[in-house]
Amino acid sequence: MVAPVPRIAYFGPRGTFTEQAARGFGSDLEPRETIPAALEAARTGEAELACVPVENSVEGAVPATMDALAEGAPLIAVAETVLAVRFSLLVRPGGGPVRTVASHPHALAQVRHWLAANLPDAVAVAATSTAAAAVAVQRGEHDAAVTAPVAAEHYPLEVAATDLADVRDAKTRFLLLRGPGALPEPTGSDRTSVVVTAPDRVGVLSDVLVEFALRGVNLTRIESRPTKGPLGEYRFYIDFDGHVAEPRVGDALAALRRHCPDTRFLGSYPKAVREDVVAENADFVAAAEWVVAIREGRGA
Ligand SMILES: O=C(O)C(=O)C[C@]1(C(=O)O)C=C[C@@H](O)C=C1
Repeated sequence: MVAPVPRIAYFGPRGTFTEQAARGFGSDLEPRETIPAALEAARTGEAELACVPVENSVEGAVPATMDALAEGAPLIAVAETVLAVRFSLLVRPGGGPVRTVASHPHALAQVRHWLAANLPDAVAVAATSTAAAAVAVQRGEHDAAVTAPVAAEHYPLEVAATDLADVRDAKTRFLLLRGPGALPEPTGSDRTSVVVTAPDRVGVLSDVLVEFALRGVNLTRIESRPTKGPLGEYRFYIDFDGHVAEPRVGDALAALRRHCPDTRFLGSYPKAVREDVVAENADFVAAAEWVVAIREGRGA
């Protein structure tokens, strides 16, 4: 019997970079207007999975994703993918002068120099996504949209310029998430993500970092965002090499939880680009077995 294709809610509308990313994970795709709405679809079961952007090599973290993953019912990442991002400029056919250019704030930030050099008088306007900007141009609300190249296939707009990118080789990382359940199997090249609210005491962050360092766990990202509560209260988003099934990673995670009881696990999943983690788990396994033996009266 053929397994049913899982439905993926993605940050849309049609023609976003996120749709392109989601296509790499499946074919039954449903757009949602915002990142929280895509994630909510996976929480309510309207979709099995959600695909959202998480970070860009030029503009950094995507705040809407970070906030939505820290709040509400938990979701865990089961896969990631990385796309090279270059933009196209779409206009209405025969549309006249470009006075306003709309796009997602992350996209505008990645073509700031191009716009200053090529459309110095145009006003940049934030849209909910690059494809939402294309829709706005189609409706006559704005004159041009900075979009993913695929948007040109979805909307009756003209491609006025291609390959826009102030920084060559810019990349965006996307996550595929679902409600908590069985984790993906370890592959030897995995990433684990958590979000932590650190208690307000001297040295807590240093204590946390030491726990990773002591176990030889390499951090790949650490970001902070305000909790939206008292001024000065922050959450830390920490990504690190390895899978929670590995003893040293599980051990680091347990230590993290002891320092910061408000720790949310956001998944252990294969890295988009395989990087074998040369990690010594053998000594952790041997030491744990030694303790078990002592407890059972078989060793000393
Ligand atoms: O608007 C889109 O096309 C998106 O998928 C969002 C997004 C982002 O959030 O960074 C994705 C990739 C680009 O960096 C610009 C915008």
